[in-house]
Amino acid sequence: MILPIAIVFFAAFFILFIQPVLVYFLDKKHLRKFPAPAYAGLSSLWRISHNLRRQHYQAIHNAHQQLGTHVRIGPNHISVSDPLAMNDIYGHGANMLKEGFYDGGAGEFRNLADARVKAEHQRKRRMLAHIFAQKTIVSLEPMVRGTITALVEQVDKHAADERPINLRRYMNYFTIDFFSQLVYGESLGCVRRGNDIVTAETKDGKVYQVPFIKSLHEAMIMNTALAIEAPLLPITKKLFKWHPYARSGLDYENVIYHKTSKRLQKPEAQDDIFAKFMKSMNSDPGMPIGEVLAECSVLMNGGTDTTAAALTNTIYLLYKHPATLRKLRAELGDAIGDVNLPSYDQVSQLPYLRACIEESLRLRPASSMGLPRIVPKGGRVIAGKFIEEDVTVSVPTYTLLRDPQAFDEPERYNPDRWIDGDREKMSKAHLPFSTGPRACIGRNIAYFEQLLVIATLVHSFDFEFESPDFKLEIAERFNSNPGEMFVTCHRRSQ
Ligand code: HEM
Repeated sequence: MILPIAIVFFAAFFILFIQPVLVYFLDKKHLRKFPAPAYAGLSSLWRISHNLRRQHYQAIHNAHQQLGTHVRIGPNHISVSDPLAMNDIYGHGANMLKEGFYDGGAGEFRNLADARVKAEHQRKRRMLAHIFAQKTIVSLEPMVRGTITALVEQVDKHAADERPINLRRYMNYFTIDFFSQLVYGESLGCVRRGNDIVTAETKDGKVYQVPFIKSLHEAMIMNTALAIEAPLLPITKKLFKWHPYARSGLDYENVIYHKTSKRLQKPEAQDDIFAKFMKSMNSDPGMPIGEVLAECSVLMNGGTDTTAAALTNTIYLLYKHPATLRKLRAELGDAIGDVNLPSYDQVSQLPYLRACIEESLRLRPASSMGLPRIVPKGGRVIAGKFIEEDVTVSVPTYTLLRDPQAFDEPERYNPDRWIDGDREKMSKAHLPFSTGPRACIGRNIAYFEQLLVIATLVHSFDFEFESPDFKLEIAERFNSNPGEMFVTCHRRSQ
């Protein structure tokens, strides 16, 4: 008994302490020439510890501010904070594949976001691309308006009862309801109930209730923290199976399983994304049910968490800046008059509304983390510096969106920069949805939701924070999630 324990201890000691030192000093990939904060060049624990504190983006940002554009943030990872690197790493011709990091949340079947093999990704992207094309999205207007109506009713109720409303939660309830309708043809009803408690179901038929947001967030912490040290995932995933956050991951998957099983019992034609999956399941070769579950899972995750953050951030910044709010209200007043629920046609071309949304995506990006890719054979020059093959590289989104060469006074909230600034210069760095073949597929839908929800709330309601010095937290898991945001609300007299 003592011998196996000793072997496990020695193996762990070697992996954690001896091997990183050997790799560091042998420096086969010539990475020691890149500056690194603290012990980041020796061990992934530097990034993991910042990730567990939910402030990974800030640590990377500070490192770039102190050390320059090319920074070693892990034993095999160079972060490059330069707009040129976006094309070098993520552009169509770059041919850099997603790194092992994306195995963190992957199950037996890959989804669109965690597929790492190019051909597999292209097949999936082709299947889903037309669903998220602008033309299709405009047809979703009745669905989104129904959910906005429910949201407005809730804000009115809170106003009538003089009860503060946690807008961060309601923005998330909104995106969950909208996306469950979009994917499964049926809302999860979170906005109307005022909570995110939904039904989950295990594969052996046990049905139970779970909080959607907590399950997803805890799963994201676990997956991201372990994925940072990707080569160890086959071991760490097993080691941490007992952890409550791993259980939360199962809860989230069981929510998807329940919705999927219910939807499969209604094979009659419905106008939802699932109908497209059913068609693929019935074709030859049929799409396996495991893959359907994986795609539903990523859509309910990517489609809800990021947009909820973007909506919350935009409202926060607007109500923190009364002059900007007044200017936006003037634009909305001219465009929609005394209409309570504007149409997409009325708001889609409003320049100041769009400017406020862009500025919020820039200053408080929902996705802040550098998205890791592998340098292909032969190595590559990235933003002017040669990096060897098989090194992981990324562009830190949070830092890129504050690039002082692209944005004047980058820390300042200034939507006007999108009206009278140098848009061409800014667009090279303003990439909150990434770029190239793996850029966000849901970008159009995210703008569509934001234009309608922000216009409606700003036009109809006054919100007041708990205190004038209220600051909205950012907690980065994989996405950067805003903290709770309680406000008192009143109908505006227009
Ligand atoms: C403000 C809202 C959003 C932001 C800031 C955002 C950001 C991003 C970013 C940065 C990526 C690249 C991820 C990577 O390379 O690992 C991405 C990919 C993706 N996003 Fe979004 N996203 C948003 C909304 C949405 C929505 C509404 C959906 C729903 C369909 C969605 C689904 C996806 C999917 C499936 C991918 C993977 C695409 C691929 O690899 O081909 N996102 N998103």
